[in-house]
Amino acid sequence: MLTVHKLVKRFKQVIAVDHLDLYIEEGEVFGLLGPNGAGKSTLIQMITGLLPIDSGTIKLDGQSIQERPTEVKRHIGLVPQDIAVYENISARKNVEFFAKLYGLRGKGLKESVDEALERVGLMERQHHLPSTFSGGMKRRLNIACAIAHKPKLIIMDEPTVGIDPHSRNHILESVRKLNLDGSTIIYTSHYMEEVSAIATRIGIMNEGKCIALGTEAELRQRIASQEKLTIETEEGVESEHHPAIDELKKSAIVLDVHLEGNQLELMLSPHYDRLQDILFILAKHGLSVLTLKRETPDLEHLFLSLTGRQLRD
Ligand SMILES: Nc1ncnc2c1ncn2[C@@H]1O[C@H](COP(=O)(O)OP(=O)(O)OP(=O)(O)O)[C@@H](O)[C@H]1O
Repeated sequence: MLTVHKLVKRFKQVIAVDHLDLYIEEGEVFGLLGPNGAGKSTLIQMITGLLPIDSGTIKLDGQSIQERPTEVKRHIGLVPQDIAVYENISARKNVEFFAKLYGLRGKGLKESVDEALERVGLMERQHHLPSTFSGGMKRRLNIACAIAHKPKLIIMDEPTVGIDPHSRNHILESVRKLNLDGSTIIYTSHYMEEVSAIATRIGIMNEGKCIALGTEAELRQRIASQEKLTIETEEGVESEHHPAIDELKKSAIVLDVHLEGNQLELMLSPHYDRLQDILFILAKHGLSVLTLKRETPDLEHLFLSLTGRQLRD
C-alpha cells in the first residue's frame, strides 16, 4: 500500500531521514519505534505531504505524494503528535470541521461524524467544549478528527504521550478496532510495550534509518540466543569508565555492558554458563554483588544492542 524509496530529508547539517526504504502492506498495524530525534515525525510529515522531500519517493497505492498530493492526502488520516483541536467549539463541531475539509456533506457527514465520535468513546461528550476535556480526551478527539473521512491509511504520531492509563487503553483498543474494520495503521511510539501490544510488524528507526524490520517474533529471533545479566553491586558504579566495566567489555563472553542507574546490564554470548568469571572480574575491582538476575532480553535490548542507546532518554 505504501512504498517509501530512498527517502532523504536534511535540515542544514542534520540528516533527519537518511535514504530510508519502507513498505507497508494493506491491513497492517505497523509500529514505528525510535528514540527522540530518530526521524519518525519527519518521515510522517513527508508521507502526509506536510514537508517537502529532498530526494526519494513516497507512493500510496502506486500514486506519488509529490506528483498527486491532493489525491494521496485524501486517503490519509494524520493524528499529529501535538493536539490540534479547536478548544472553543464543541467536540462534534471539531470533527465536522475536519470531515468537511475532505468534502463530506449532509447525511454522509452526519454518519461519519457519529461513527468517529463513537469509535473514540466521546459520543456522550460530543456537545462539550474540548477546553473542558482531560488531555486524554483531547487526544481521542484528535483521533476522531483524523478518521472521520475514513482514510485507508491512518498515521498516529505518539498518540499516547502524557495521557492517563484509561485514555491510553482506549486509544490502543480503538487502533485494534480500526484495523479489524479494514484500516491500515502506522503507529509511532517510544514505548515498546504499546507497539508490542498492537503492531503486526515493527520497524525500528535510528538516526534517520530503519535499522530493524519484522514481526516481533522475527525481531526477537535476532536476540534469542543472547542472555541478559543484571547485577546490582553494593558499592555502586558511577560511570561507564569504571575499570570493571572496561575489563568486562574486553572479555570474550560479554557482548555488551551498560550502566543503568546503580545496576550493570551485561549481554552475554549464547550458552554462557560460567558466571564466576564475571564475579571474579567484579571482585578484582572491589565490587561486591548484592543481586543477580539472568533473563532473555526484550526488544528494548535489541535496540540497545543495535544502537548503544535506550529507546527513551
Ligand atoms: N524543522 C526542523 N528544523 C531543524 N531540524 C529539525 C526539524 N525537524 C526535525 N529536525 C531534526 O531532525 C531530526 C529528526 O527529528 P524528528 O522530530 O523527525 O525525530 P522523532 O523521531 O520524531 O523524535 P521524537 O520522538 O522526539 O518526536 C532531529 O535531529 C531533529 O532535531
